[in-house]
Amino acid sequence: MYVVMANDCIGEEVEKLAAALPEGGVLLLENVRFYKEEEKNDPEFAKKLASVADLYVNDAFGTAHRAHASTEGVTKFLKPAVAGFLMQKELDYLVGAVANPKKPFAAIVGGSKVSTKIGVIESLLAKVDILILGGGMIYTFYKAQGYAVGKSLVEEDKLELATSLIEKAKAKGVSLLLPTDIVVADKFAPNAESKIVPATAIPDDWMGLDIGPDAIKTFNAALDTTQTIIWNGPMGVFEFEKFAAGTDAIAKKLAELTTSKGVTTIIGGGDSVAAVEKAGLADKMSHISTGGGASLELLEGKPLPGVLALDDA
Ligand SMILES: Nc1ncnc2c1ncn2[C@@H]1O[C@H](COP(=O)(O)OP(=O)(O)OP(=O)(O)O)[C@@H](O)[C@H]1O
Ligand SMILES: O=C(O)[C@H](O)COP(=O)(O)O
Repeated sequence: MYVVMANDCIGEEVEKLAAALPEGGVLLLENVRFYKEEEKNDPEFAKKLASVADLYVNDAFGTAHRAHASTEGVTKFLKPAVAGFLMQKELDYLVGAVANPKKPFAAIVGGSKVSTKIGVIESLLAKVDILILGGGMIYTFYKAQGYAVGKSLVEEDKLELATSLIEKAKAKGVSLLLPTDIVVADKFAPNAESKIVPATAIPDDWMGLDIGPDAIKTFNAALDTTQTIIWNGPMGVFEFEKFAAGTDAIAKKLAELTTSKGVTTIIGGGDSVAAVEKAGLADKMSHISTGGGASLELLEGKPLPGVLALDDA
């Protein structure tokens, strides 16, 4: 196959290479973000990008939450503007599974802070039967319930929100599961001292960096009852081997449920995907999203500008 790369994404050289392209050839353009006009969604820049093409296929799901010149602006100058195969698969899973999931439907939400996941938790609360929480955000939930959390990560301004999410789950009949035990560390370091403690007894001067073995057992039992699972955000500081057990256990469980019971498993978010890949289990899941911010925004029910700009198929 004839593939050629240009040193720019607009301009004379690009125009020449495009004009000389043989049937079936590929012209790869330089990164559009070298131009500030890209992120500004400058119409003149979008027009220049469009000038060498006859139609537009967007397969960059990971940037579909951005209204940039190459994702949104360019669609005003090229018709048809359509979704590529990857974009279609992402939308089928992330929109399809959430809108019409096989039940019971569980969501596992982790990651560092509750503040970055409020939208996704609220939106999923309206749809799931089971909501499992892990990662750094759980300490805000514990503190809101009056537990001592030592030096764990807490967002003091989100305590009321945590209480209201617990109440919302109750009102909607969603089974909200918080870890019952925690792996605590004496410092935030890969070689920190660690021990397992009940979630209600985190000692002063220690911080929670992973979920404990009882929590893993409870979460696994809950997941065994499901048909669809969405996972966003690691259960602990998985970058440190010592605190990766919770995240690895969830990855293994999802892989097992997909292969042996045909459960639909969808992993979204950069870090959870990285954890699944690190565990070598990526090909066992039903769908691994290539979008971090884009998958979160979709799960929150927000329209993505890069998708809205495309023509109906
Ligand atoms: N108990 C904890 N204390 C502090 N940090 C934690 C804890 N548990 C998890 N983390 C950190 O949370 C980070 C991931 O959170 P984030 O919300 O970014 O996840 P994500 O949604 O999968 O990723 P992305 O935002 O890249 O799409 C990891 O770097 C992890 O180390
Ligand atoms: O647009 C971007 O910068 C990348 O696609 C990543 O976006 P995200 O960090 O919001 O996933």
